[in-house]
This record gives sequence, structure tokens and C-alpha cells, in this order.
Amino acid sequence: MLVRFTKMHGLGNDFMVVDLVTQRAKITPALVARLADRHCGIGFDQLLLVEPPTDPQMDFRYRIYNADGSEVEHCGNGARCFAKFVRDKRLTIKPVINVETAKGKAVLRVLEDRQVEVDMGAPELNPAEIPFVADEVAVTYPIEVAGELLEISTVSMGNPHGVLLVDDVTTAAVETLGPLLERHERFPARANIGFMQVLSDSEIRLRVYERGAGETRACGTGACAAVVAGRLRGLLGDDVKVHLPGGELRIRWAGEGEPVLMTGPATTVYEGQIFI
Ligand SMILES: N[C@H](CCC[C@H](N)C(=O)O)C(=O)O
Repeated sequence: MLVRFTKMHGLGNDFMVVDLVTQRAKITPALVARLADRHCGIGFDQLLLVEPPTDPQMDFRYRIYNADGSEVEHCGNGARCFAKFVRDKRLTIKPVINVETAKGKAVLRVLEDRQVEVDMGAPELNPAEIPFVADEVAVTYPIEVAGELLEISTVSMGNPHGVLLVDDVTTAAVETLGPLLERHERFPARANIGFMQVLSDSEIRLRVYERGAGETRACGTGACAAVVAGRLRGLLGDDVKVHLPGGELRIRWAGEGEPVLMTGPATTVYEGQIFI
């Protein structure tokens, strides 16, 4: 079967985007992992599927698969690309697009300057919902990894995140602590692990070792989780510039119970077709 796709990225976090509104394809984890291969496939961090909604109140269903084939609950950089894709493909002309995700919904706004603002919903802090093994909710949790005792924050943006505070992201032990914490037994569904350096109350640097993809050039849900964790630690205000290896995101969060707003670019690289 020949399937049309579009290669896109959000600050270098790259995606294969497939319209399953006007075409059909049977997607399996094994197929995703094969297509994600950067030598024998297309190569991407995540596959994004654009589908008709199951909820009539929504405009689309938004499904996400990591490069390892695992289907996940959310992808922030992907949500911005999703908005650009459905508008460019004339699947909608709405400037505000409501999409359903595996664990909720997101509201996508295409702005005048072609940036995309995403209402990512309110963060989840209850350990049981993240999920993270802990007796009660806290701002940080002691966690033992590789013989070290670290302090980690945990946040769900639909998907699970752990956030560590570091002095300098360039020397942070992302390659060693990232995979160990991604698969730590206290994260039963695995987790995305952020390494955050606070520059001021309105600016941070961040690297993210992503669940199912490894370190990426940017992570939208990771940027949201880091700002939430930093604000809860009393280190950040409500409007933060996040510097990621692939570029900058603006993250706003007015506090507990409020939605996190993410604003940033979305880029189309090429169109393609592939036999699957
Ligand atoms: N690796 C993530 C999904 C992609 C998130 C990231 N690419 C973003 O922009 O939020 C997870 O397993 O939850």
C-alpha cells in the first residue's frame, strides 16, 4: 500500500505526519519502528496520525507513536506541527482547532506570525496519575539511581515526566542518567527525563531524554513539565522562555489547576510517499 506522508519538525524534534482522514493505513508498533529507522526507513522521533474524531465536539483525533513503536498520550512539538498540517492540507480552515488525545484534549491556535499556541491542559501532579511510585504528592522526591541520591520533580502533561535541576545543561549526565531514569522502577510506564538549568525566573535551558526516542533536539511536553516543576519549586514565574538545543519555546503557566500554554514554530520539510 502506498501512503502519503509529510516530514515535519518542531525545533528539530522531527515527525512523520500521516493523514488518515483521506487515506487508510494499518499502523502497528513494528511498522512504526521500521519507518523510524534513520537508515532503512524515513527516520523520525515520533509518528503523528491525523484521524477523524471519536468525540463529535472535537475536530480531529491526534495519535502519537514514539520511534520505538510505543503509542503515547501527548507530544507538544507534534501538536504545533499537527495544526500547521491540517490547515496546509485544507482538512480545516478553523484558526482554533480542538484535538482529542489519548488522555484528554488540546486546543491549537495558529497565530498571525505563523507560530502555534497550544493549550496543553492542566498538569497532573498526583503520583498515581503520572504514574510515579510515591506515598504522597510532593514538589520533589528523593530517588536513587546509579548509586546517587537525586531530587526529582514529576509532572504529567498527559505523558510522564521527571525533571532534574542541573547547574549546566551542557555538562549534565543526560546520556547516563537519562536512560536509567527513563526506565526506573518508580516510573512504571517509563518517563521522559528533563535536565533543567535555571537562568532567571523567566528563562531556563533544558535538555530532554525522551521515553521511546532518546535525547531529542526539543520536547514540548518536557518544556511544559520543566516550567511547572520550576514554578512549584519557587524558581520560576508564570511566563518562561525555554532554550532547548533546537530552539526556543514560550511556556506560560498561571499556577495549579490552570492550563499550560506553549507557543512555538512548526516546520514542513518535505512531502513523500512510501509503500508500507
Ligand atoms: N517521548 C514522549 C512523546 C513525545 C513528546 C515530545 N516529542 C514533545 O514534543 O512533547 C513520550 O513518550 O511521552
